Amino acid sequence: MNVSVIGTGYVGATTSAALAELGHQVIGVDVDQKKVGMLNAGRLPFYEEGLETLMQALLKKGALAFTTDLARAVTGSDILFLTVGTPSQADGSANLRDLEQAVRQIGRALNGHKIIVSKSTVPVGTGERVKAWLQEEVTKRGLSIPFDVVSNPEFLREGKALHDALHPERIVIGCESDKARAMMTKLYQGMQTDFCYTTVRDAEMIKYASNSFLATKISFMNELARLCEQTDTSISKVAHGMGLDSRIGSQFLRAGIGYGGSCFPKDVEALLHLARENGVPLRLLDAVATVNREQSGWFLQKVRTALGTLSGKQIALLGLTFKPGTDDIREAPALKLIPVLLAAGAQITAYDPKGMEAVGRLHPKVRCAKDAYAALDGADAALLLTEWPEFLKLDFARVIGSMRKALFFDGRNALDGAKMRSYGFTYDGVGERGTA
Ligand SMILES: NC(=O)c1ccc[n+]([C@@H]2O[C@H](COP(=O)([O-])OP(=O)(O)OC[C@H]3O[C@@H](n4cnc5c(N)ncnc54)[C@H](O)[C@@H]3O)[C@@H](O)[C@H]2O)c1
Ligand SMILES: O=c1ccn([C@@H]2O[C@H](COP(=O)(O)OP(=O)(O)O[C@H]3O[C@H](CO)[C@@H](O)[C@H](O)[C@H]3O)[C@@H](O)[C@H]2O)c(=O)[nH]1
Repeated sequence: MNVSVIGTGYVGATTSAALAELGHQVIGVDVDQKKVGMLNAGRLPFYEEGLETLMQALLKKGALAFTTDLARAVTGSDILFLTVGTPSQADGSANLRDLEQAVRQIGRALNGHKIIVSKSTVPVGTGERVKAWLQEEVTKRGLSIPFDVVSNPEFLREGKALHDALHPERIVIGCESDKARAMMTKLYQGMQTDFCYTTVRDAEMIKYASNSFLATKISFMNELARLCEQTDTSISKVAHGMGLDSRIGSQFLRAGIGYGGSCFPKDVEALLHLARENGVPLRLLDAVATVNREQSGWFLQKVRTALGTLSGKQIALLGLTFKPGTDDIREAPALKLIPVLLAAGAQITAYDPKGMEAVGRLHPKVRCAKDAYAALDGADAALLLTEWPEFLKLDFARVIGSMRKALFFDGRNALDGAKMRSYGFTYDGVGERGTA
C-alpha cells in the first residue's frame, strides 16, 4: 500500500521505517526542511538504536522517502498517518494546532478516498474534529470526496522504539466503517499480535488510560518508597515481591525520581483536563501527578540534608535524559533539578552519553564533562538520574578516590547499595534505607 506519515519526529520516523519494513511504500512528510534533508541523507535527527541503519537500507531500496511536499504525498497515498506533536498547553489540554494544520492541508489536497489515521495522542472527540476540518476544506473546494477517519494510537517506548513498532503487544484500531477496518487490517497483516477493534472515541481513550495507568503504578511506588524509608523496608524488595503476582505484574514498579518524557506528564495532564471539562474529577490521577511533581524535590532534600547546604558545593549529575537509550530530555527529572541546584548556589558537572548537547544549550552554566569519571572528579555528591548501563559498570574504587566527599544518591535504585557501601560510599537510594 502507499502510505504517508505526516510528522517525522520520534513516532513518525519510526512508524515510517516500520511500515516500509512491512512491505509498504512510505513517504514521510515534515514541515522542517532540515529534518527532511537529514532523513533523506540517511541520518536520524535523534538517537534511537537500530533505526538509522534500517532507514538507510529502506531508503536505498526505494521503499522509503521523505519530503516537505504534503500535497504530493497526499495525492499518491491510500493511507495518511498523522504523527505530529500534541504538546501540553498551560491548562493541561493537548495543543492540536499542528494536527489541525496538517489535517486542513490534507483536506486541500484530497483527490479521492483516503483513510486518515491519527497516531498522535489526542483527546477523546478529536476524531470528530478531524472529520469536520477535512469536510470543511473539501467543501470549500466545491467537491464531495469520501474519506475515513481512524484512531490508531501508538504505544512505542523511546529507546525501544523500533522493536516496539515492529513487534507491538497490541494494535488498537478505532474506526467507523467496514472499509476502513479492512484497509487497516490489510496494512498490518503480517504482524502477529492482538488486534483490538473499537470506536474512534474508545481508541483515543485507550491511549490516555494506558499511559495514565502506568504513571499511576510509578507514583504509587514512589510514594510508598517514602514510607519504606521510615519503616526500614526496601521498595525494590517490596516491588519484587509484589510483581510475582501476575495480577499486579512486575513492570513499572521501579521507584525513582519520578516519571518524565514527552508522554506521561503531558498525557496525565490531558486526561485530567478532559475529566474537568466533563465534570468528572479523577482524584486518584490528580494525586499521581502531584506525587510526581514532588518526587524530584523530595529526592533533592536528601542531598541538601546530607550536605548541610548546597551553596558552593560541586554536584555531579550522572544522566540527563528522561530514560536510558534516548537523547530525549523532554520533561527529564534532571531539568527540574538543575535550576534548583543552580539557584541554591551549587556548581554542576554533568555527564550523559546522549543528552549533553541539549542540556548544554538550555543550561550553559552546567559544566559538561567528557565522561562520568570527569564529572565525578572533585564532587561533593554524585546524583545518578538516568540508569545508563555504562554507569552501572563504573570503576567505583577509582571514583571514590577522586570525589571530595563520598556521597552517592541513586535516583534510580540502579546500583547495588551494599556493594557501594563496601567501597566506602555513603549511599542512598529511593526507599532503600532498609538495605543499609
Ligand atoms: N515520543 C513517543 O515516544 C511517543 C509514543 C507514542 C505516542 N506519541 C505521540 O505521538 C505524537 C508525536 O510525538 P513525537 O514525540 O514523535 O513528536 P515530535 O515532536 O518528535 O515530532 C513531531 C514532528 O511533526 C512535525 N510537524 C509539525 N507540524 C507539522 C505539519 N503540519 N506537517 C508535517 N509535519 C509537522 C514537526 O516538525 C516534528 O518533526 C504525539 O501526539 C505524542 O504524544 C509519542
Ligand atoms: O518502573 C518505572 C518505569 C518507568 N519509569 C519512568 O517513567 C518514564 C517513562 O518511561 P517509559 O514508559 O519507559 O518511556 P516512554 O518512551 O515515555 O514510553 C511511554 O510513553 C509512550 C508515549 O505515549 C508510550 O507509547 C509508551 O507505551 C509508554 O511506556 C521514564 O522517565 C522512566 O524513567 C519509572 O520511573 N519507573
